Amino acid sequence: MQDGLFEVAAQRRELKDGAWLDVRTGWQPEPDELFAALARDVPWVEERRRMYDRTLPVPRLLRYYDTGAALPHPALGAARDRLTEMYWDDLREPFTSVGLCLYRDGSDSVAWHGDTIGRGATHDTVVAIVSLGSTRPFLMRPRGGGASTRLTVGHGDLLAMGGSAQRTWEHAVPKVPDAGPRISVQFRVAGVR
Ligand SMILES: O=C(O)CCC(=O)C(=O)O
Ligand SMILES: [Fe+2]
Repeated sequence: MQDGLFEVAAQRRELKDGAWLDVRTGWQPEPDELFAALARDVPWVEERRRMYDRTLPVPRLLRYYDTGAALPHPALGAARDRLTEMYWDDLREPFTSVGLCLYRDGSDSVAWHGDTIGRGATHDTVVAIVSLGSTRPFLMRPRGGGASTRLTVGHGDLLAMGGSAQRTWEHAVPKVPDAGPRISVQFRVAGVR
């Protein structure tokens, strides 16, 4: 597989307001083994979030590996380093943290949001996501209004959101009537979450 600069530029899709999107199907080597190992070995956490006067479970399981943390599978370190090389001209800094989400079935989801904790709120960045397991829709919409973009992310696919995407656009993984488990692996630079 080739991650040359020309290829990186050729695949990129410009979105409005300085955001871009880069999708590569089948990017992750040996996704079956990685999915099975992460599903089995990661100490998944069900977080709760306060909503008005109640606390409700967040509808997906999570685990976050901040900069410097030991990762649960060697393929994650390899993917992180490969992504750092691919997006070096955009970032000029390495991907450091790894966020994991497990969507147990179609009723797990994430609502519209941008990754705006930290520098993503004010600076261009790249958030690169490797999708494993069941295929799910991945939606993006401009914060200022306008047409949304519907993508489908499947087993082993890479989806990178770059430029201003975290502050000028939002993304979501909606509920679907029927889906098997999906794991999302998000790579971010230090200070972005
Ligand atoms: O499931 C995904 O790939 C998206 C996850 C996401 O947007 C997040 O955790 O910030
Ligand atoms: Fe996100």
